Amino acid sequence: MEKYILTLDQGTTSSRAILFNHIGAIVSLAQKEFTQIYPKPGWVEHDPMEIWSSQASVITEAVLQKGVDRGQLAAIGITNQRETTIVWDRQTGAPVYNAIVWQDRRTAAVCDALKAKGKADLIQEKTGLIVDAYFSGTKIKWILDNVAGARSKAEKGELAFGTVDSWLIWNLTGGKLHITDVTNASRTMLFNIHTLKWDETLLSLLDIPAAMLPEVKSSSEVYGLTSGSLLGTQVPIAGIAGDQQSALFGHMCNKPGMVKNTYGTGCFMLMNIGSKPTLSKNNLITTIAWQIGNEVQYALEGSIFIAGAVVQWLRDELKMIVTAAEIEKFASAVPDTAGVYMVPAFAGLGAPHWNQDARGAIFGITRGANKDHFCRAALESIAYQTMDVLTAMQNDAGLEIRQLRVDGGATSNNLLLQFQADILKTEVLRPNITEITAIGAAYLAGLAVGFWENMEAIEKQWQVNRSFQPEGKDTEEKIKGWQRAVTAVKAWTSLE
Ligand SMILES: Nc1ncnc2c1ncn2[C@@H]1O[C@H](COP(=O)(O)OP(=O)(O)O)[C@@H](O)[C@H]1O
Ligand SMILES: O=P(O)(O)OC[C@H](O)CO
Repeated sequence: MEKYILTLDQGTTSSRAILFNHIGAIVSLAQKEFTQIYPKPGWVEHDPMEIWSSQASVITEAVLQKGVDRGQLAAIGITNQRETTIVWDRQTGAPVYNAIVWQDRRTAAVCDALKAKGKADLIQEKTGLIVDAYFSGTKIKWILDNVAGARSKAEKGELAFGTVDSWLIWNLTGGKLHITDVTNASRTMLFNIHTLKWDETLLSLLDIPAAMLPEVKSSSEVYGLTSGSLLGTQVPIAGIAGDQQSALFGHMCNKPGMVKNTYGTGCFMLMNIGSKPTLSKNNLITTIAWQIGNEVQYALEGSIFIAGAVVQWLRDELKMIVTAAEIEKFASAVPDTAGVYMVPAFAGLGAPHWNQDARGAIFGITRGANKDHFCRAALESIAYQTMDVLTAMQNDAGLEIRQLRVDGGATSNNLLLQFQADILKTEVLRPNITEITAIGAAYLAGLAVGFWENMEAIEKQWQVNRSFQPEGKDTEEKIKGWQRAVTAVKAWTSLE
């Protein structure tokens, strides 16, 4: 009987379950969207029970309803939206508050206060991160400060904190395992990326009791077995990685200098920097790429908060398009944006600008500007933001990046990828594997249980689907226009 690895890919907007076979092909896939909750401007929440129920239902669909025998499951790999913060009661398993999502800005003032106290350097030295509401630490603090009784329960060890991986594993194992892996821990602003331990100084700075934290594991090992209640059998859980690190692994960017960019809701560019956690001098973050055995690999990361989400905004809020894919047709109907620039800073600006208070803007509108120009400007904004991050990364690494491996929902858009290659003057490679994030976690799990023998056995599976080469266009003036637009957004934010 052929064996498979099951990946659970719990993303910001949907939960997926995917079965991969030995040659890395998808045997079965199920996906379910779930509710986005926006209680106030700048706040984004998920219902943790819906995260779990949507994940459980796609597991059932991908395995049982597609006629796969449970005995064919060699292992489970988990990959997840990162930073999103869940606190639950250890006794009842009930969350004490909704999940506070990575995009949520409610703790911006706490971050400003940390910076005003001069803590930014200390935090960056220990965690590799730039102080921002993006990361979990201040979100945990918010729950402890705002949910009645939460702090005293947490101090007594009655509450558990976890990122989404921990929450899924807690539920998959019937509350037996409270764990996370180093990649997810490195997104909390509480984890020391040098010692690979929770950092007591940071815990006391944010007033977070250590008793609520999960045990931190490597990204590839057998952590334990599922309880059997969902699948009717016990399956080893053997791989965990935050979704962007999982994508870096899935792209097989396993040598220093290799870079990937994932174009989903946001854009996340990661460069493998090897075994030393070098800090960025250009406003990027240093994060753990993965740990296999005792070997830890690090990455530089630039996170862009709004990428494919700007396409969703044109579809859902402005009603300019009916489907996300349709944007390409309108954007291709014009040769350029006719001077229109869109800066989709809906949730502030992430790397390399890190402006928590920035908000979106559209510039350069003339009487002739139409939907086609708006569509094109939206797509170009994704590429320009990526360019800003890549430039910072090149400056940090002191090298020219010659190849960008890409994945994510928006990479089906050829116009976007061609424009990206043109403004970066860099080759952009789209692989044949469409579910790169999920396959990264499958590889991590499969390596742990011997489903794949070693890296060499999986390296060959990454093949190019299409290569986008720079067409030698002069893009200097266009880029200057983008830079003016970003400068204007920042200026608007700072004006009284
Ligand atoms: N053809 C397309 N052109 C541009 N953007 C697209 C296209 N298809 C999907 N998207 C965008 O890609 C995103 C979904 O990608 P996905 O990788 O599934 O994201 P996530 O994992 O963040 O939920 C959405 O924001 C959507 O607007
Ligand atoms: O769920 P995604 O793919 O949008 O990824 C979210 C990131 O992990 C946030 O850091």
